Amino acid sequence: MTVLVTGGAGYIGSHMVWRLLDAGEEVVVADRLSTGFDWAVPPEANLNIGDIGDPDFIGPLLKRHDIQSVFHFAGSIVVPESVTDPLGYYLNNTVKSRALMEACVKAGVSHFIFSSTAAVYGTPDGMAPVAESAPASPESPYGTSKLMTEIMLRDAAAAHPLRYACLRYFNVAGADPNGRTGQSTPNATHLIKVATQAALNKRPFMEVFGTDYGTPDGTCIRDYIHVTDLVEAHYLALQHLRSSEENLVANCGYGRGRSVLEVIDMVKQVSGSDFEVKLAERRPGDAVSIVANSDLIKDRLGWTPQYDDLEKIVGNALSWEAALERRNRK
Ligand SMILES: NC(=O)c1ccc[n+]([C@@H]2O[C@H](COP(=O)([O-])OP(=O)(O)OC[C@H]3O[C@@H](n4cnc5c(N)ncnc54)[C@H](O)[C@@H]3O)[C@@H](O)[C@H]2O)c1
Ligand SMILES: O=c1ccn([C@@H]2O[C@H](COP(=O)(O)OP(=O)(O)O[C@H]3O[C@H](CO)[C@H](O)[C@H](O)[C@H]3O)[C@@H](O)[C@H]2O)c(=O)[nH]1
Repeated sequence: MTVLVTGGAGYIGSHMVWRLLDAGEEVVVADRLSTGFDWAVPPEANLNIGDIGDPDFIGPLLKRHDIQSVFHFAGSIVVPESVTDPLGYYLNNTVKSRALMEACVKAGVSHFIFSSTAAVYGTPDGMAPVAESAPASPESPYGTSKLMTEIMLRDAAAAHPLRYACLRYFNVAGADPNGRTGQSTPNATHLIKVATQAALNKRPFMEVFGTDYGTPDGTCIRDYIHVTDLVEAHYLALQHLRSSEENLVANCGYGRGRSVLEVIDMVKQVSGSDFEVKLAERRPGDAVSIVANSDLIKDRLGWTPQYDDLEKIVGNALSWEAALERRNRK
């Protein structure tokens, strides 16, 4: 049974492709290479370059490979960019996901696993870990674009023979511990990526966006999850959908909050580099603090994280950033 990975040339999608190949699955990738790279897709996977919103591209692809299961990672991912370009985010994340779903329904796809986000919650009340039952209240068009896709998926699955999982990722970081792939976008905006670039002198300094939040050190708090644990959760979700009738909406995080300054300190400690850090204004669209309650995914899928350790996450991210540097010098 062949599996389609949309966005499989991107950061998380490429880790998923490796995980599926390691398990002996047949893998097809659909990606338009807007932020992904063809070299990130291993040759054992079948890479098809095109847009997930184009039914003339996706429809025949689903049929040609008799796809039963789809992992949908393709999308636009930068929270502040979604504030300045909301319609672009609703197009790429919502409208095109709808087109992909329609193609899947027409082709008789059985399982759909969607990359959702903690951004659907906005800032939950208080600092307690947030469970799936908490009200969805996104603070950015990015979060709203993903929430709308979750709702479409729920309704499509009620009307058609399609089972689904929406996995709400908290902050994904780190890289494949075997060094096969990692976060490769040069102008990526994620905290750990930016800090590792500063540590390796790829940028002269980095900024902390907001130091006056109501948190212990004044900076935002996030729950950083290692990308390898995240893709394992996806593989378990696929097995769950293959063997049961139950759909799933589940958080993917460790339940541990780290402030921006704590993360930067860890990158300095692991890299041994005392790079310059400037204190800057708040960034639009940022939630103050968001940490996962991950009881549901542990209970339903038996998910047991293996990399719940910020030092390991940062160490793997640094190793990948150094490998990218060597690759770009060639
Ligand atoms: N990185 C995180 O912390 C995080 C957190 C929560 C959710 N997510 C979600 O996970 C998914 C993957 O994120 P990532 O960090 O790997 O991002 P990424 O930018 O590295 O990967 C996205 C991939 O999708 C492709 N793509 C984008 N739009 C496309 C389209 N219309 N048609 C075909 N291909 C398209 C890009 O070329 C890229 O390869 C996204 O849906 C994102 O919203 C990421
Ligand atoms: O150079 C930087 C980069 C980030 N930050 C801060 O670090 C925190 C984390 O920011 P990221 O950009 O790393 O991640 P976000 O929390 O904004 O968003 C990420 O996690 C979300 C879920 O929580 C979404 O799903 C989204 O796709 C993904 O980009 C924020 O407070 C941000 O302001 C800085 O201070 N300096």
